[in-house]
Amino acid sequence: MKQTRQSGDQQQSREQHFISLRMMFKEMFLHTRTQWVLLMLGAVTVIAISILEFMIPQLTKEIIDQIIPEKRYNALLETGGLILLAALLLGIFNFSSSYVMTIVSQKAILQLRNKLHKHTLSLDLKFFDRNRTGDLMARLTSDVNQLQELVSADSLSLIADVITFAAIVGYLLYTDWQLALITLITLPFLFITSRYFSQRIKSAYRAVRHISAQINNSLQDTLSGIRMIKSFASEDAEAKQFEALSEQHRIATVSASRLSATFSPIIDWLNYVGMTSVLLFGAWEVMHGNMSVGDIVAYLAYLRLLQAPIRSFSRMITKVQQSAAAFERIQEVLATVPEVYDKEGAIVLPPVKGQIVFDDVEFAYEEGHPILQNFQLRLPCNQTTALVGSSGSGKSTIAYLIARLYDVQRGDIFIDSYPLTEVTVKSLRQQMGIVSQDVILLNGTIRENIAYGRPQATDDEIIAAAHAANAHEFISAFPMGYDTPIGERGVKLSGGQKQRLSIARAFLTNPRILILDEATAALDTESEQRIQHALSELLPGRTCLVIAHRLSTIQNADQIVVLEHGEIVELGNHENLLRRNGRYKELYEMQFPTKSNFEQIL
Ligand SMILES: Nc1ncnc2c1ncn2[C@@H]1O[C@H](COP(=O)(O)OP(=O)(O)OP(=O)(O)O)[C@@H](O)[C@H]1O
Repeated sequence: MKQTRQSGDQQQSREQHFISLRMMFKEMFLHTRTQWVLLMLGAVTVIAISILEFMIPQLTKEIIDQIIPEKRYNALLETGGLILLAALLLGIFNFSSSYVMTIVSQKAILQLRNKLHKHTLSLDLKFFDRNRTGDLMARLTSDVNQLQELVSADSLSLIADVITFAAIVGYLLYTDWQLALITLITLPFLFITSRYFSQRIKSAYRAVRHISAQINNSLQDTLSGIRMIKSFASEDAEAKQFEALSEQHRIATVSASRLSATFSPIIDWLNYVGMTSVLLFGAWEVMHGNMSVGDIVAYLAYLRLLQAPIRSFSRMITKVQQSAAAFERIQEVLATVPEVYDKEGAIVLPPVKGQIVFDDVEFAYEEGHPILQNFQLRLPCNQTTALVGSSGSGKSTIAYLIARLYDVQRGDIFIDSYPLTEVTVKSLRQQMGIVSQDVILLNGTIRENIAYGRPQATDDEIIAAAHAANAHEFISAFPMGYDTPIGERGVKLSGGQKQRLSIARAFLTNPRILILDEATAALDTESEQRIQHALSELLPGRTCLVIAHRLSTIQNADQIVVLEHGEIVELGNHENLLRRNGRYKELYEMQFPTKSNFEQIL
């Protein structure tokens, strides 16, 4: 019973394997078919190579069997010249086929990498929650490069090798069928050996790729978290973890290479078996006067040529297996359908007034663990709504849902009268600005960073935005002003300065809806005041959602929503809520203890 299930599983995995191989070739064909002229040119050159390779032993045979015994000096020079010419042409055609195939493969790889990159960007945050950055980077770089090997001069020369192989086998069968059969006797063994090794080589290389991706992840974590690592003095622990991964990588690579390395010598040995058999049989025939010495020289040359297709075939199997492992990882990303996407018939959101309504919304990051249920909330247009509540109560989730970084599972969110899911994601986000505490600055100048959301903005507009965000002063103090380059993640700027740049970004895009997520957390009082001032300029005339831990920053909000476990427990303005003596007051008193409750806390 167990055995039946196992063989059923094997059958299924074999079928899966063939499906993925078919898909891989189809995908590569898709990316190369537009270059059919070049492909044809490549094919013609490899056929020419086959013909030349077949001709050279024939010319050699002619010299030995005819020209030498008949002492035809002129013919000797002519035939020698022909061999040289054939060898020269061989070189030229080899160069052309490899150059042409590089052009074809590079174009195909470029298309595939761009397609994968574009698709990855189109995926929603749920996908990025599940997949690690380093792993995705490996798929976009080394996995794609691996596929390039498939469309190479080597692969095309496989066609030439097959043609040469067929021509030689035909010739051998024609001239001496017994000798031909002796040569071919090794082929079934070759086939069985290839089948045995191919699956094993593939899974060994899949393991290598998996560990490479883990190494990438680990590097990504360590390098981006270098400050934390240093502040906890955990360099040694990190190094140990990395060493363990490197060791796993070494073991996996050695075991994969051992398989490939065993495969080639077995093939070689089978070739030698074939060669010795042919040599012995040929010698016997020469001794009995049934064959000439020229024949045997030509046969030996052909035998060497017969090894080439077999060798290429074995190399190609390894290559195809490695590429199939890489393609499966690429395909996993390509086959992922984003959960947040533009529905068929989705409209471009016209300029909105900006009222947002959550109507009976249900949302879960993971099935069975709802964060919001039957959730109702209205964010009136041109007003500021603040969200407060304990950590994990769902504040950021609400902001993400408004920006459609995730889609709700039930109910609707409306912007004016438009359900968010009925409008295009791009047009929705174009009317939205997000300023969060985790400011992401890109490598580039200050100017480029401010203009990120509107690259076509003029210098005057950029400077005006920086003025409004209280950032112009510190930017002008840099010797290069707005052209000052910012290092990776803006390391040369303070937290407050980065924050003001992100506010300037928001000013420049002039969004109808503004989301501030903990925008002033973790700043000193002076920076906070500057930012508060900048925000007081930015907020009016827009629908704003402010997520704040510091209640001092939201006392002027039009409405304050107190959340606990994804439910609204209180709603009102600062004064109303304080009077209510409920959760808001509790939170408020924790942050601004009065004399009596300060004593209680103590
Ligand atoms: N990407 C995610 N995948 C799974 N669960 C998540 C994800 N993001 C948040 N959660 C969970 O959803 C709940 C609400 O999180 P959310 O970040 O919205 O809370 P919050 O009120 O903004 O918290 P904080 O004030 O600490 O930022 C938490 O229980 C959190 O663990």
